[in-house]
Amino acid sequence: MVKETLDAPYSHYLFDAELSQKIDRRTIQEMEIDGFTLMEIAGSSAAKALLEDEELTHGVYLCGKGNNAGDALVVGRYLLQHHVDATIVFLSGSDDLSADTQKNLELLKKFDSDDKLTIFEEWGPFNPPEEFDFIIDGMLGTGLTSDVRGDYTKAVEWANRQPQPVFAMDIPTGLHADSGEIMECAIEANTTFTFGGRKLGLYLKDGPEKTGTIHYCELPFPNRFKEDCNTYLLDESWIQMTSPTPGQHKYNSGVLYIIAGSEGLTGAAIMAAKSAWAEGLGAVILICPRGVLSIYEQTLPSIIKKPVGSRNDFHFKDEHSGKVLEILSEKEGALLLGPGLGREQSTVQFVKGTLSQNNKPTVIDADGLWCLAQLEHLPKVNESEWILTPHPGELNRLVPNSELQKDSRLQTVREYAQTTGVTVLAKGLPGIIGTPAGKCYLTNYNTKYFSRAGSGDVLAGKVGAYLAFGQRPDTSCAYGLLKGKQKLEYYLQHHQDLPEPSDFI
Ligand SMILES: NC(=O)C1=CN([C@@H]2O[C@H](COP(=O)(O)OP(=O)(O)OC[C@H]3O[C@@H](n4cnc5c(N)ncnc54)[C@H](O)[C@@H]3O)[C@@H](O)[C@H]2O)[C@@H](O)CC1
Ligand SMILES: Nc1ncnc2c1ncn2[C@@H]1O[C@H](COP(=O)(O)OP(=O)(O)O)[C@@H](O)[C@H]1O
Ligand SMILES: [K+]
Repeated sequence: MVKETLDAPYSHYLFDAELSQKIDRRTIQEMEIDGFTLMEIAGSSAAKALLEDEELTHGVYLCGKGNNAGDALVVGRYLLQHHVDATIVFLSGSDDLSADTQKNLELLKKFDSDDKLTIFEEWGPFNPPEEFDFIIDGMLGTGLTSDVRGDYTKAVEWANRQPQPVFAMDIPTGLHADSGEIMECAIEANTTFTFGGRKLGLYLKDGPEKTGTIHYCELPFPNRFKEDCNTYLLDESWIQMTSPTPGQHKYNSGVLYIIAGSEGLTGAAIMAAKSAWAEGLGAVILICPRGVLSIYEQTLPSIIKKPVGSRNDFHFKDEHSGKVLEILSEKEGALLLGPGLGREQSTVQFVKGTLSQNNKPTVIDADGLWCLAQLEHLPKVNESEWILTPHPGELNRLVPNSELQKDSRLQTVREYAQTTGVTVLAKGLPGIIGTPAGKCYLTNYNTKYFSRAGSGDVLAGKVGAYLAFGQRPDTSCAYGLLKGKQKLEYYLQHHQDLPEPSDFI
């Protein structure tokens, strides 16, 4: 299989407010493309998309006093030219508008030759027109610095009560562009037009519930100004999933060792093994305590089983690591450790003993992560490549610095991956891949469908399979996630009920 790298196209770069503002500023100063021109391109591309998709007759434009309002006024001007009336409300009046927004207000007035424009200077006297068919949110964009209050709150609440669709400029008002946090209240948009670069907050925390459909509008920002970006949106539009090709022999078609499944927890090992096998590996080799072997004999006919210890061993113990390391040394390949391993003290020692002498590319999941969290240091051989797949609770246990946790999950994942040199696949909404180089990739779909017990095991099996095919850790994570997404979409197209984890195999 060809080794893929995760090089996101610029359309999938995610900017925080600071980076957005910096790129704006540099474009204006170094490229000499002025802010008015940028605003014109932003507003006109949103207007063009609206005119293509919708039958519109009269819009209510909710405007603040910054450049976000300017975008809205440009939209208003283009739509006016197409006989779409405009009622505009300035939440902070129109005396103190930013320069480009002021200029756009003057221009808009000049374009209104048929008296199709109504302007309210404050919220109090605003009276919605008898008939209007959409709302434009141009109140606050990346310039939001504090909680939404006063008339802005009233306008947000009013807009959210209306049955008409709301189209947000850049980011729904009230959503923090960096964190996706709702600052007291936020617009619920049907569509968000995001300008020049997608804002991080659209994809984090509460963002996905507020933004509706996201429409990315390109601005003339030179690509080299975007290189400070280190967060990307992951989707199948730019990740070609290379299909595995059969090798000469089972042992050169990808081999995955799985260390998993103690008594009472064999289901996790079974799910992970089946999931990995389904990707087309040459061999999946399940290493298990001998006491539970008979369960796997019955349930996993295609999987090679290598039992360790005696018939009375139902979980992994410290003394098994020698034998396990001997088995691991037999073939090249990757290792998945953790699903259903259990939490016995002797298992923690077994994990420490095994990992500290293992140099295979390794995925550590579930109880494997619990064991790691009991240890003072990660027992990692320097050059070995690890992927950890924590859910939010497991991430909490792994990262001792609780301050970091409070700050943001994205930041936590990034710093942990960087400082420990492992790749992290943090499960949750969104899923986040963090790499040792400090890059992060966010999922772009509803991961809630995966919240039933067992889908984590399926995911770990897939990630392990791609690692065994020789893919890089970050690419293996991306493939594993997107494979699940593909299976989910197929399921929802063909069934009415909710999928089970086994449907993602
Ligand atoms: N050249 C540029 O800078 C471009 C900017 N663009 C647009 O401009 C936006 C950023 O513009 P600005 O930096 O002017 O910022 P905004 O228009 O987002 O808002 C800033 C204004 O809102 C006030 N404000 C902040 N928090 C508030 C709160 N909680 N309640 C009430 N008022 C509050 C600030 O005092 C300031 O006056 C982007 O989101 C985008 O929509 C686009 O037009 C593209 C080009
Ligand atoms: N294909 C996928 N894409 C995105 N997220 C996924 C995918 N598969 C699993 N997940 C994530 O994994 C979580 C389930 O894993 P986990 O909580 O460890 O439980 P378990 O191991 O019991 O299944 C889901 O809530 C979801 O966040
Ligand atoms: K907005």
